Amino acid sequence: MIVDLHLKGGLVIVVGAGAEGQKKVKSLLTQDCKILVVSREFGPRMEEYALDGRVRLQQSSLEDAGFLSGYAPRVVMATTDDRDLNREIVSKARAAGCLAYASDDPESSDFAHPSVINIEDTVQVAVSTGGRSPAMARKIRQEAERIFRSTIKREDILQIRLQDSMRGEAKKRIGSQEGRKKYMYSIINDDRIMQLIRDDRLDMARERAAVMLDGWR
Ligand SMILES: C[C@@]1(CC(=O)O)C2=NC(=C\c3[nH]c(c(CCC(=O)O)c3CC(=O)O)Cc3[nH]c(c(CC(=O)O)c3CCC(=O)O)/C=C3\N/C(=C\2)[C@@H](CCC(=O)O)[C@]3(C)CC(=O)O)/[C@H]1CCC(=O)O
Ligand SMILES: NC(=O)c1ccc[n+]([C@@H]2O[C@H](COP(=O)([O-])OP(=O)(O)OC[C@H]3O[C@@H](n4cnc5c(N)ncnc54)[C@H](O)[C@@H]3O)[C@@H](O)[C@H]2O)c1
Repeated sequence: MIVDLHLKGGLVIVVGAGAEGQKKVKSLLTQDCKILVVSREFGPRMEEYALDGRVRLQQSSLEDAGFLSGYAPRVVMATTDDRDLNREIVSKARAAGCLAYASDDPESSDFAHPSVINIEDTVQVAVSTGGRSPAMARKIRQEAERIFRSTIKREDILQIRLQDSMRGEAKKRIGSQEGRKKYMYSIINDDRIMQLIRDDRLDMARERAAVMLDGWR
């Protein structure tokens, strides 16, 4: 089952900073979380992320998973090339009540990573083969990427932002779910709003949506 994790500013620990660790950190950078990377060595990309304040690095050569006791993470990802160490990290993390993952062990992991198409950090499309063939997930993602990037237009991204900014207010002011649904679709189907979005006038589109909400009955 593919779900979208809400990390809510929580801590994610990535152990190992090789090719796999870097891949995991790169996808975490788009998420709302703090990132700590623990590893024997770090490459220049990771040092750069740390200089930018986007991740925290802890350099250590681990003997076991004991270091986890000092933290309260939501998610732990073990990406070292030491299978036993990865397993130990997974079992300790799980015993502490967080989600655990090992790059080399789908069986013992609580989740896997689908291949993701990310459009402006606003729409994400995931392709998963459930561990049957990561290489085919990548190939299908690359083929689908061309199609999705031409189907999902800039107007769609702006409409999503507009919907996002009006939903909270609509929830407060329109009593029924059916009414809120009608209102959200009326914004999508409004010709004037559509034109304002095409003209890149999101501010004016928002104003019109607010007027529509004021007069909603
Ligand atoms: C989609 C993607 C996302 C990402 O990594 O973020 C991803 N693997 C990708 C690429 C890739 N990975 C591997 C190859 C070489 C070909 C091959 O081995 O078949 C290639 C292809 C390449 O690199 O070109 C090797 C590999 N993969 C896993 C193991 C461990 C094992 O199977 O035991 C081994 C070592 C096996 C060994 O030791 O030989 C396991 C997993 N990899 C997954 C995801 C999860 C299942 C996803 C699914 O099936 O849909 C799962 C279960 C868990 C996880 O890691 O999340 C990313 C493409 C991103 C993109 O570009 O779009
Ligand atoms: N899930 C996937 O898609 C996928 C793809 C390729 C490989 N893998 C598996 O993931 C694992 C990692 O692969 P990689 O290419 O990133 O390896 P790598 O050798 O590039 O990186 C390993 C990292 O772990 C660190 N490390 C190792 N032992 C340590 C210890 N005791 N304490 C602290 N840090 C330690 C190293 O410093 C290095 O940064 C391998 O087991 C590989 O089989 C998974």
